[in-house]
Amino acid sequence: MTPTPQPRHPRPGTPASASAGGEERTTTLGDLERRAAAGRQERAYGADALIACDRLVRIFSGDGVEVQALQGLDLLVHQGELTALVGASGSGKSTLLNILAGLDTPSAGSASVAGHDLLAMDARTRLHYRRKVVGFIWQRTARNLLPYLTAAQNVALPMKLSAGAGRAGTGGGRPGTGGGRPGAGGLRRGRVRAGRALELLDLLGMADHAGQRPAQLSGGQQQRVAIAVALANDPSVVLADEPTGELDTATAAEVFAALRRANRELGTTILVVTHDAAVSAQVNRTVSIRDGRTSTETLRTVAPDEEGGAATVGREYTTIDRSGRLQLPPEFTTPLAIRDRVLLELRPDHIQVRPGERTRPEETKAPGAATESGPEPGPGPEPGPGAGTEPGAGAEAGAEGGGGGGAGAKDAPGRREEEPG
Ligand SMILES: Nc1ncnc2c1ncn2[C@@H]1O[C@H](COP(=O)(O)OP(=O)(O)OP(=O)(O)O)[C@@H](O)[C@H]1O
Repeated sequence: MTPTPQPRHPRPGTPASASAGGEERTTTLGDLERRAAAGRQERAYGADALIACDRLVRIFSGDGVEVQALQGLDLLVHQGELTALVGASGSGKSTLLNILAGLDTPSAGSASVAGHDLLAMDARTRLHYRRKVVGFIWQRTARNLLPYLTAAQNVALPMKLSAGAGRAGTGGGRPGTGGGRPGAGGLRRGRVRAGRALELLDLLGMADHAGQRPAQLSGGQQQRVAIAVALANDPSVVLADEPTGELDTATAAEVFAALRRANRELGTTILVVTHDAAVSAQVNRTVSIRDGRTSTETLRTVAPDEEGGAATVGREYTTIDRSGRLQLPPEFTTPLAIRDRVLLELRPDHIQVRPGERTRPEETKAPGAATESGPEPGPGPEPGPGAGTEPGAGAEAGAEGGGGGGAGAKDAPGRREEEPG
């Protein structure tokens, strides 16, 4: 088919016309919008995400044993999100965080953070990445801070280290020491660093403790200083591995409130691993990992409640991976005795999942041989409206929007959580 000639430079918003075969053809604003939308869809997976993991694999091997900690994990996190990462022990959360922190490298797949390809970094780029692009908060408070420095000095240290690295080789002195005796420029830079350290401590409610050493601070206070340390170089992402794991409930809530403040006021993207349901309930997005893959996502929004107030409504979605696979949860498959196969039916706005017919080994031997019909219905005629919601009729996967990051809706009784806003 010969394409219709188009004007070379149609002005957006202005209908452009062309004559083809005597027929007047007009490029409307709608045409342009459709073309732009098609162009957007063609963009690479995760092109607009700050963190993009695509079929990420991490295999640990040793003593003849191989452990697949990540088994093709897909994850997109966008700029400014505060996301909780949950999952059973051993599901792969720390492995993922270590890769994103630049401390470990994946076995296969791809991962990028703020445009940095984590599989293609040399030692020098990796050091820059760990100093400037990501901030990290560990579970063990003692691991986050140097005991002989005050809170303010701990926060200023990453700034000093990256300034030292930036000047290395240009007579700036040994990284980490700030060089020899500071000149006027060095003193000014030192004052700027001290000023920023105080601002960050103030944001996290720790300004009054700026001159104290870690041993003089409680566990919660130390973690709030650790957040300031992680934020010191204005990173693109802060990664936190169980930052409240060693704290009591009330202190954990304070520390998490500080993390939320940093996310809200500085716009820093934060990914936090937690086992604490109270903590994960306070974020808009919780991603659950099962067996080295993302399995579900809970998205929370604030909506008006029946009394005219506001309530946080959480809805759990099942994640669909890049190949279109999704994991059906056992609490859906067990009551319907769904095991090895299902029947999928496409409806205008959803996909219906029905238990498949069970076959016996002898039935598969002779195609067309007489079969005893089992209790499960075959595809059969089109059921009436609502048939899919009857007990035993199968699960339904709706195509309703609202799920971020390629999640399919799994909206069912018991899957919604509502809390006071
Ligand atoms: N360095 C390693 N060598 C061998 N196996 C490892 C290594 N690190 C992790 N694993 C294994 O990989 C799997 C995932 O571990 P990972 O620490 O990522 O899980 P997790 O979800 O963070 O668990 P937890 O919540 O207990 O910290 C586990 O089976 C673990 O034993």
